[in-house]
Amino acid sequence: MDFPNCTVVDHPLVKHKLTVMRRTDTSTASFRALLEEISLMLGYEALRDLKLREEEIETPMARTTGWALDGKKLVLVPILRAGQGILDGLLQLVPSARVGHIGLYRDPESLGAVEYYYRVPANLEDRDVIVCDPMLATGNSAVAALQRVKRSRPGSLRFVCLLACPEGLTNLREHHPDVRVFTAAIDEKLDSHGYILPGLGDAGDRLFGTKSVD
Ligand SMILES: O=P(O)(O)OC[C@H]1O[C@H](OP(=O)(O)OP(=O)(O)O)[C@H](O)[C@@H]1O
Ligand SMILES: O=c1cc[nH]c(=O)[nH]1
Ligand SMILES: [Mg+2]
Repeated sequence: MDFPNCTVVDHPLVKHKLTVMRRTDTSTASFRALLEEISLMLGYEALRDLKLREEEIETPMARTTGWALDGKKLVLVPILRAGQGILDGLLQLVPSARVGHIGLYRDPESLGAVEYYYRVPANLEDRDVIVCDPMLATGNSAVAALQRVKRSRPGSLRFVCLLACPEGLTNLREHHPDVRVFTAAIDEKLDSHGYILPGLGDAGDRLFGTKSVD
C-alpha cells in the first residue's frame, strides 16, 4: 500500500535500534534510551524545512554570514503517556521549543480515544506544531489529537511516530490528508485487539515499566 503523506525514516541505525526495542527481553531503561535516540533521527527528518534567517557573525578568522532558526517557536505536543518518550528526543534537537500536552487513552473495548487533558501554548496561529506518539495503531488517538490541535489553528501540523501500520495511516489520511507523518517503520497489520503486529507491545507500559492490568 502506498502512503504518499508518510515519510519512513529507514536509516540503518534506526532499523537496528528499532529491532532492539521490539525484542521482549529489552529492558525498560534500554527501551527508553533507544526511543530517545530514534526520536532524534525522526526529528531530523520532520524538521528538515525549518525556517532560517541569515545572521552576520564573526569567527576567530573572519566576518561571515551564517544561519539562525527563524523567530517563531516550534510547539511539540506529546500524546500522554507514551508520547513523552519521543518528546525527550525532539527537545534535544530544539531545546527552545514550547511544549503542549494532550492526554488520551484508548478505550480497550471500542478502541476509541478518550481525552482527559489538554493544554497547549497560546497563539498557535503562526507556529509549527508537531504532535508525537510512538504508536499509530487504529489511528484513533492521532486523529483525535490532531482534530483537537486544529481547533487552535496551528500554522502547520505534523505527526511523528515510531511505528505505524496500514490501518492507522489510512485512518489518518482520511481525516487529516494535510498532515505529514514521519515514522521509523510501517508494520504489517493490527491484531484483533488493535495492537500492531509484529509491533513492540504496549509502548506506554514498556516505556514506564507498568503493566496494563490494574
Ligand atoms: O492508534 P490507536 O489505536 O489510537 O493506538 C495508539 C495509542 O495507544 C497507546 O496509548 P494508550 O491508550 O495505551 O495510552 P498510554 O500511553 O497512557 O499507555 C499509544 O501510545 C497511542 O496513544
Ligand atoms: O501496538 C500497540 C497499539 C496501541 N498502543 C500500543 O502501545 N501498542
Ligand atoms: Mg498504553
